[in-house]
Amino acid sequence: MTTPAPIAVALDAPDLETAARWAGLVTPHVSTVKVGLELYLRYGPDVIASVRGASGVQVFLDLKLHDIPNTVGAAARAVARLKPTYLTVHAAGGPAMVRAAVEASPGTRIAAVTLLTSLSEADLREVGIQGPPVDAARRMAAVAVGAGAQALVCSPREVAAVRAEVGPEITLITPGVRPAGAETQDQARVATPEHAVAQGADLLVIGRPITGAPDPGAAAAAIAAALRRVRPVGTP
Ligand SMILES: O=C(O)c1cc(=O)[nH]c(=O)n1[C@@H]1O[C@H](COP(=O)(O)O)[C@@H](O)[C@H]1O
Repeated sequence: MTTPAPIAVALDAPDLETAARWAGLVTPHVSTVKVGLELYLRYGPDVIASVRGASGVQVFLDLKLHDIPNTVGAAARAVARLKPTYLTVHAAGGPAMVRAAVEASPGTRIAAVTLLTSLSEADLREVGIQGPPVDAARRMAAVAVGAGAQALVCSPREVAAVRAEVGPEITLITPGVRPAGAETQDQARVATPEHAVAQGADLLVIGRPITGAPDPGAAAAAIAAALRRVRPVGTP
């Protein structure tokens, strides 16, 4: 039995049956499944146990909390009992907000989103983030880790710079991952799975390239096999 690949499959599904079917197909090949806003807002907290199922796969709860510290602390406390491995917040909420989430959920790794991978350089300028995205990603990373975040979400194009900023102990999670030749859809700052790992990502978030495939299990297995052939930067 090979070690599950460091992939979190995004279960962005319209219903629980589809999400559970996808989870069953991909679980032998990947370490994690991710529950996002669509499933959580439709089904609520019970969806976590449904997708965790018998496999015991790690569950990543992606709610991207972004509010005043008091509200985010209370929200993180509300979901702490579900024991997700990861819970996302937006680094842009500031250090006090990130710290409120960290303190409210000691058993969960708070993953701070630096800059959404769907934002192009032009989009970032339009919303007031001047300069190269990598500089803003590094700033967001430093703020979030300074406030206690144990993980960061960033583009695979910025992951090496973020690693240089925060060091080896922080889990770096990269969505915006597309196998060579795959459609980018609404993603903007993307890279291949191999590049993301070679650049130092610890966990790849992949949704439609796997869940949109005719056979999601085979798609997950193929990417997992490709990753076993990659050496991250700096490894002998
Ligand atoms: O926090 C996330 O997981 C996230 C952050 C980010 O910057 N970009 C991003 O795409 N995501 C999530 O990663 C997944 C990407 O899905 P695909 O584009 O289908 O691979 C979605 O569930 C997004 O919500």
